[in-house]
Amino acid sequence: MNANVYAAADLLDGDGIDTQSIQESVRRMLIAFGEDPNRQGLLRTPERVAKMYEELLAGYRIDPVELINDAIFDVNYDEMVVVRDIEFYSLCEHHMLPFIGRAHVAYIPKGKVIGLSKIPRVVDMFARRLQVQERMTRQIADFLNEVLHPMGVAVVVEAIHMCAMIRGVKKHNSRMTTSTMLGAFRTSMATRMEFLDNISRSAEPLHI
Ligand SMILES: Nc1nc2c(ncn2[C@@H]2O[C@H](COP(=O)(O)OP(=O)(O)OP(=O)(O)O)[C@@H](O)[C@H]2O)c(=O)[nH]1
Ligand SMILES: [Zn+2]
Repeated sequence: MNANVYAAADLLDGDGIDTQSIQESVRRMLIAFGEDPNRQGLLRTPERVAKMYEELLAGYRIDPVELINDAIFDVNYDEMVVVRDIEFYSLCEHHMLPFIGRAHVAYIPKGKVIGLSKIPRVVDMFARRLQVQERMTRQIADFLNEVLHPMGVAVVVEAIHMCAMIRGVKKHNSRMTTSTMLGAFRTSMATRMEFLDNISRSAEPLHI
């Protein structure tokens, strides 16, 4: 793993999550719920949950060099590139419940562009961790900034949080929007407005 090549990838050490400990913990949780962990439907639940977290938290240990796979091209293009409506699924670090939504990403190249499919892959790398939406937004922007050294990067994330929908305040329609603006998107109001105008024409309202 080239963990240190891109500091903004903020990877965790080690080969992966400890699935054995997760299985033991889930079994203990089932007992704590008052359930019988040996009944048929629950027998393999600890194993399923451990596998699920392995998938949902895979973003901590993705090799960013492999992710980009050399798909950075020297291109003489200095207008805004916008990739919008990138769906993502993450877990809030406070409750470990999903927050889901979409990210809109833009950058203005300075001699280098990145393969289109790599931007959703970068979003997934940061979504598949225990997160807060603000940090995830910032990490996507910082990472692209570090990889591309562009004129600017902008990221807007809109999401609905299960922890605010199915428990606690139980607000089903409220959604959260976060943004990070770097370089030209921060310094130039016109650039920022061009991006915000572009994403305001997004296809569908966010819903489940
Ligand atoms: N800023 C931010 N807050 C989040 C995010 N995900 C969850 N939260 C909030 O984290 C907070 C944790 O607050 P606590 O009071 O410690 O936890 P709680 O008792 O479960 O809070 P309630 O949800 O209000 O019942 C809650 O207000 C959540 O809505 C996120 O991505 N960003
Ligand atoms: Zn939460």
